[in-house]
Amino acid sequence: MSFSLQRVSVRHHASDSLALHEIELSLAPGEQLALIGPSGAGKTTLLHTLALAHRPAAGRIDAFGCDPWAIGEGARHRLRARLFLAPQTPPLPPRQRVVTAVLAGRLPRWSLPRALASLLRPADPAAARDALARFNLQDKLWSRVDRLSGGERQRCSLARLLVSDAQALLVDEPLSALDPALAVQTLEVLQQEAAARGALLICSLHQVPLARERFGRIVGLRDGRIVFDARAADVSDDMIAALYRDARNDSPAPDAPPLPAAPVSRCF
Ligand SMILES: Nc1ncnc2c1ncn2[C@@H]1O[C@H](COP(=O)(O)OP(=O)(O)OP(=O)(O)O)[C@@H](O)[C@H]1O
Repeated sequence: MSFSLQRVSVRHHASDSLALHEIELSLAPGEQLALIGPSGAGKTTLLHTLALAHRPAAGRIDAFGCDPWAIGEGARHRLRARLFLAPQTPPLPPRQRVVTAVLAGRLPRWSLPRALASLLRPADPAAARDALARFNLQDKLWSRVDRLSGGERQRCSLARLLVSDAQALLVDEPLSALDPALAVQTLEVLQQEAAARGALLICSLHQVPLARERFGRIVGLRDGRIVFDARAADVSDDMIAALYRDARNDSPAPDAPPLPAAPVSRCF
Protein backbone atom coordinates (compact mmCIF):
# COMPACT_ATOMS: atom_id res chain seq x y z
CA MET A 1 0.00 0.00 0.00
CA SER A 2 1.30 3.43 -0.85
CA PHE A 3 1.49 6.63 1.12
CA SER A 4 0.79 10.03 -0.35
CA LEU A 5 0.40 13.66 0.58
CA GLN A 6 -1.82 15.85 -1.57
CA ARG A 7 -1.31 19.60 -1.18
CA VAL A 8 -0.62 19.17 2.52
CA SER A 9 0.05 22.32 4.54
CA VAL A 10 1.01 22.23 8.20
CA ARG A 11 1.42 24.81 10.96
CA HIS A 12 2.71 24.01 14.44
CA HIS A 13 0.26 26.18 16.32
CA ALA A 14 -2.92 27.91 15.22
CA SER A 15 -1.25 31.34 15.32
CA ASP A 16 1.96 30.22 13.50
CA SER A 17 2.68 30.70 9.84
CA LEU A 18 2.81 27.53 7.75
CA ALA A 19 5.80 25.24 8.33
CA LEU A 20 4.88 23.15 5.25
CA HIS A 21 3.21 24.56 2.13
CA GLU A 22 1.12 22.38 -0.20
CA ILE A 23 3.39 19.35 -0.10
CA GLU A 24 2.81 16.80 -2.87
CA LEU A 25 4.52 13.48 -2.31
CA SER A 26 3.84 9.95 -3.52
CA LEU A 27 5.66 7.13 -1.81
CA ALA A 28 5.65 3.53 -2.94
CA PRO A 29 6.08 0.60 -0.54
CA GLY A 30 9.73 -0.39 -0.28
CA GLU A 31 10.92 2.94 -1.59
CA GLN A 32 13.98 4.58 0.02
CA LEU A 33 14.17 8.33 -0.04
CA ALA A 34 16.47 10.98 1.48
CA LEU A 35 15.09 14.30 2.64
CA ILE A 36 17.60 17.13 2.51
CA GLY A 37 17.51 20.89 2.99
CA PRO A 38 18.84 23.63 5.24
CA SER A 39 18.00 23.95 8.92
CA GLY A 40 14.42 25.01 9.41
CA ALA A 41 13.41 23.78 5.93
CA GLY A 42 10.68 21.56 7.39
CA LYS A 43 12.26 18.09 7.26
CA THR A 44 11.30 17.18 10.83
CA THR A 45 7.83 18.65 10.38
CA LEU A 46 7.35 16.57 7.23
CA LEU A 47 8.48 13.36 8.97
CA HIS A 48 6.17 14.07 11.89
CA THR A 49 3.31 14.77 9.48
CA LEU A 50 3.94 11.41 7.79
CA ALA A 51 3.99 9.82 11.26
CA LEU A 52 0.50 11.32 11.83
CA ALA A 53 1.77 13.51 14.67
CA HIS A 54 0.62 16.74 12.98
CA ARG A 55 -2.87 17.20 11.62
CA PRO A 56 -2.59 19.12 8.34
CA ALA A 57 -4.11 22.59 8.18
CA ALA A 58 -5.05 21.78 4.58
CA GLY A 59 -4.68 18.96 2.09
CA ARG A 60 -5.09 15.21 2.37
CA ILE A 61 -2.96 12.30 3.50
CA ASP A 62 -3.47 8.80 2.16
CA ALA A 63 -1.80 6.32 4.50
CA PHE A 64 -2.05 2.68 3.46
CA GLY A 65 -5.31 3.32 1.64
CA CYS A 66 -7.13 5.53 4.12
CA ASP A 67 -7.33 9.13 5.23
CA PRO A 68 -5.98 9.00 8.80
CA TRP A 69 -7.66 12.27 9.74
CA ALA A 70 -11.10 11.08 8.64
CA ILE A 71 -11.16 8.06 10.96
CA GLY A 72 -11.56 7.71 14.71
CA GLU A 73 -8.75 8.06 17.23
CA GLY A 74 -8.60 4.28 17.87
CA ALA A 75 -8.25 3.45 14.18
CA ARG A 76 -5.64 6.19 13.77
CA HIS A 77 -3.70 4.74 16.70
CA ARG A 78 -3.68 1.33 14.99
CA LEU A 79 -2.49 2.99 11.79
CA ARG A 80 0.33 4.72 13.67
CA ALA A 81 1.53 1.30 14.84
CA ARG A 82 2.43 0.59 11.20
CA LEU A 83 4.71 3.63 11.15
CA PHE A 84 7.94 4.09 13.06
CA LEU A 85 9.30 7.57 13.71
CA ALA A 86 12.89 7.70 14.98
CA PRO A 87 13.16 11.28 16.25
CA GLN A 88 16.23 13.47 15.96
CA THR A 89 16.64 13.52 19.76
CA PRO A 90 15.72 10.07 21.00
CA PRO A 91 13.45 10.28 24.07
CA LEU A 92 15.31 7.62 26.04
CA PRO A 93 14.69 7.75 29.81
CA PRO A 94 18.19 8.23 31.28
CA ARG A 95 17.94 5.67 34.09
CA GLN A 96 16.39 2.99 31.89
CA ARG A 97 18.33 -0.11 30.86
CA VAL A 98 19.21 -0.31 27.19
CA VAL A 99 17.31 -3.60 26.86
CA THR A 100 14.09 -1.93 28.03
CA ALA A 101 14.65 1.12 25.84
CA VAL A 102 15.13 -1.07 22.76
CA LEU A 103 12.10 -3.24 23.48
CA ALA A 104 9.99 -0.08 23.62
CA GLY A 105 9.99 -0.45 19.82
CA ARG A 106 7.42 -3.22 20.39
CA LEU A 107 5.06 -1.07 22.50
CA PRO A 108 2.60 -0.31 19.67
CA ARG A 109 1.76 -4.01 19.33
CA TRP A 110 1.72 -4.88 23.04
CA SER A 111 -1.24 -4.68 25.37
CA LEU A 112 -0.87 -2.33 28.34
CA PRO A 113 -0.32 -5.18 30.86
CA ARG A 114 2.37 -6.72 28.64
CA ALA A 115 4.09 -3.35 28.20
CA LEU A 116 4.07 -2.73 31.96
CA ALA A 117 5.37 -6.25 32.65
CA SER A 118 8.23 -5.69 30.20
CA LEU A 119 9.24 -2.56 32.10
CA LEU A 120 9.82 -4.72 35.18
CA ARG A 121 11.24 -7.77 33.41
CA PRO A 122 12.26 -7.32 29.73
CA ALA A 123 10.02 -9.54 27.62
CA ASP A 124 12.46 -10.53 24.89
CA PRO A 125 16.07 -9.65 25.72
CA ALA A 126 17.35 -11.89 22.91
CA ALA A 127 15.54 -9.75 20.32
CA ALA A 128 17.02 -6.59 21.87
CA ARG A 129 20.50 -8.15 21.86
CA ASP A 130 20.17 -9.16 18.18
CA ALA A 131 19.07 -5.64 17.25
CA LEU A 132 21.94 -4.06 19.20
CA ALA A 133 24.41 -6.51 17.63
CA ARG A 134 23.65 -5.08 14.21
CA PHE A 135 25.10 -1.82 15.52
CA ASN A 136 27.91 -3.57 17.46
CA LEU A 137 26.27 -2.56 20.74
CA GLN A 138 25.36 -6.00 22.11
CA ASP A 139 27.71 -5.45 25.08
CA LYS A 140 25.49 -2.54 26.20
CA LEU A 141 22.33 -4.66 26.58
CA TRP A 142 22.14 -4.25 30.37
CA SER A 143 23.79 -0.81 30.60
CA ARG A 144 21.87 2.25 31.71
CA VAL A 145 20.98 4.64 28.91
CA ASP A 146 22.71 7.57 30.64
CA ARG A 147 26.01 5.65 30.54
CA LEU A 148 26.02 5.61 26.73
CA SER A 149 27.88 8.04 24.50
CA GLY A 150 25.81 10.26 22.19
CA GLY A 151 26.51 8.00 19.21
CA GLU A 152 25.68 4.86 21.18
CA ARG A 153 22.43 6.42 22.34
CA GLN A 154 21.54 7.30 18.78
CA ARG A 155 22.14 3.71 17.61
CA CYS A 156 20.28 2.35 20.65
CA SER A 157 17.30 4.41 19.51
CA LEU A 158 17.64 2.98 15.99
CA ALA A 159 17.75 -0.56 17.43
CA ARG A 160 14.16 0.15 18.52
CA LEU A 161 13.25 0.46 14.89
CA LEU A 162 14.72 -3.00 14.24
CA VAL A 163 12.49 -4.68 16.84
CA SER A 164 9.37 -2.91 15.58
CA ASP A 165 7.44 -4.38 12.67
CA ALA A 166 6.57 -1.04 11.07
CA GLN A 167 6.05 -0.77 7.33
CA ALA A 168 7.11 2.85 7.05
CA LEU A 169 10.37 3.87 8.70
CA LEU A 170 10.67 7.63 9.22
CA VAL A 171 14.11 8.50 10.48
CA ASP A 172 15.14 12.02 11.44
CA GLU A 173 18.86 12.71 11.10
CA PRO A 174 19.99 9.27 12.26
CA LEU A 175 23.68 10.00 11.71
CA SER A 176 24.13 13.35 13.45
CA ALA A 177 26.13 11.94 16.41
CA LEU A 178 28.18 9.42 14.41
CA ASP A 179 31.66 9.51 12.92
CA PRO A 180 31.85 9.08 9.11
CA ALA A 181 32.59 5.33 9.13
CA LEU A 182 29.85 4.57 11.67
CA ALA A 183 27.45 6.79 9.73
CA VAL A 184 27.87 4.64 6.61
CA GLN A 185 27.55 1.37 8.56
CA THR A 186 24.45 2.62 10.38
CA LEU A 187 22.78 3.75 7.18
CA GLU A 188 23.55 0.35 5.63
CA VAL A 189 21.78 -1.40 8.51
CA LEU A 190 18.71 0.84 8.13
CA GLN A 191 18.60 0.34 4.37
CA GLN A 192 19.08 -3.45 4.63
CA GLU A 193 16.32 -3.68 7.23
CA ALA A 194 13.90 -1.62 5.14
CA ALA A 195 14.69 -3.71 2.04
CA ALA A 196 14.30 -7.00 3.96
CA ARG A 197 10.83 -6.10 5.22
CA GLY A 198 9.78 -4.24 2.06
CA ALA A 199 9.22 -1.11 4.14
CA LEU A 200 9.24 2.48 3.03
CA LEU A 201 12.33 4.30 4.37
CA ILE A 202 12.58 8.08 4.59
CA CYS A 203 15.69 9.56 6.18
CA SER A 204 16.34 13.24 6.71
CA LEU A 205 20.06 13.85 6.36
CA HIS A 206 22.48 16.74 6.57
CA GLN A 207 25.19 14.58 4.93
CA VAL A 208 24.32 15.49 1.35
CA PRO A 209 27.09 13.41 -0.33
CA LEU A 210 25.92 10.33 1.57
CA ALA A 211 22.30 11.02 0.61
CA ARG A 212 23.27 11.27 -3.07
CA GLU A 213 25.44 8.19 -2.91
CA ARG A 214 23.15 5.87 -0.97
CA PHE A 215 19.58 6.86 -1.97
CA GLY A 216 17.85 6.50 -5.31
CA ARG A 217 15.47 9.39 -4.71
CA ILE A 218 16.16 12.75 -3.11
CA VAL A 219 13.62 15.32 -1.99
CA GLY A 220 14.97 18.84 -1.41
CA LEU A 221 12.99 21.01 1.00
CA ARG A 222 13.42 24.69 1.65
CA ASP A 223 11.17 27.12 3.51
CA GLY A 224 8.55 24.41 3.92
CA ARG A 225 8.30 23.73 0.18
CA ILE A 226 9.55 20.93 -2.02
CA VAL A 227 12.16 22.47 -4.30
CA PHE A 228 12.96 19.24 -6.12
CA ASP A 229 11.94 15.60 -6.02
CA ALA A 230 14.29 13.69 -8.27
CA ARG A 231 16.34 10.59 -8.87
CA ALA A 232 19.72 11.01 -7.20
CA ALA A 233 21.41 10.71 -10.60
CA ASP A 234 19.45 13.76 -11.78
CA VAL A 235 20.33 15.97 -8.80
CA SER A 236 23.06 18.37 -9.93
CA ASP A 237 25.55 20.31 -7.85
CA ASP A 238 23.74 23.50 -8.92
CA MET A 239 20.46 22.16 -7.50
CA ILE A 240 22.22 21.43 -4.21
CA ALA A 241 23.88 24.86 -4.17
CA ALA A 242 20.52 26.58 -4.78
CA LEU A 243 18.87 24.50 -2.06
CA TYR A 244 21.44 25.55 0.53
CA ARG A 245 21.99 29.12 -0.73
CA ASP A 246 22.13 31.45 2.25
CA ALA A 247 18.80 33.27 2.17
CA ARG A 248 20.34 36.15 4.19
CA ASN A 249 22.64 37.01 1.28
CA ASP A 250 20.19 36.90 -1.59
CA SER A 251 17.18 38.84 -0.39
CA PRO A 252 15.80 40.99 -3.21
CA ALA A 253 16.26 44.77 -3.24
CA PRO A 254 13.50 46.58 -1.30
CA ASP A 255 11.80 47.83 -4.48
CA ALA A 256 12.20 44.63 -6.50
CA PRO A 257 9.01 42.83 -7.53
CA PRO A 258 8.34 39.59 -5.69
CA LEU A 259 10.00 36.60 -7.30
CA PRO A 260 7.64 34.12 -8.97
CA ALA A 261 7.41 30.79 -7.15
CA ALA A 262 10.10 28.47 -8.51
CA PRO A 263 8.66 25.48 -10.35
CA VAL A 264 9.15 22.19 -8.55
CA SER A 265 11.50 19.96 -10.46
CA ARG A 266 9.98 16.47 -10.49
CA CYS A 267 11.61 13.56 -12.22
CA PHE A 268 8.98 10.95 -11.33
N1 LIG B 1 7.37 23.03 18.03
C1 LIG B 1 7.40 24.02 17.16
N2 LIG B 1 6.62 25.11 17.33
C2 LIG B 1 6.61 26.13 16.44
N3 LIG B 1 7.36 26.14 15.31
C3 LIG B 1 8.15 25.09 15.09
C4 LIG B 1 8.22 23.98 15.99
N4 LIG B 1 9.10 23.06 15.48
C5 LIG B 1 9.56 23.60 14.34
N5 LIG B 1 9.00 24.80 14.09
C6 LIG B 1 9.26 25.67 12.93
O1 LIG B 1 8.88 24.94 11.76
C7 LIG B 1 9.82 25.19 10.70
C8 LIG B 1 10.40 23.87 10.22
O2 LIG B 1 11.16 23.30 11.29
P1 LIG B 1 11.73 21.83 11.19
O3 LIG B 1 12.20 21.44 12.56
O4 LIG B 1 10.72 20.96 10.55
O5 LIG B 1 12.98 22.02 10.21
P2 LIG B 1 14.18 21.05 9.86
O6 LIG B 1 14.36 21.12 8.38
O7 LIG B 1 13.93 19.70 10.43
O8 LIG B 1 15.40 21.74 10.59
P3 LIG B 1 16.77 21.11 11.19
O9 LIG B 1 17.57 20.63 10.02
O10 LIG B 1 17.41 22.31 11.85
O11 LIG B 1 16.40 20.03 12.16
C9 LIG B 1 10.86 26.14 11.26
O12 LIG B 1 10.50 27.44 10.87
C10 LIG B 1 10.73 25.99 12.75
O13 LIG B 1 11.08 27.17 13.42
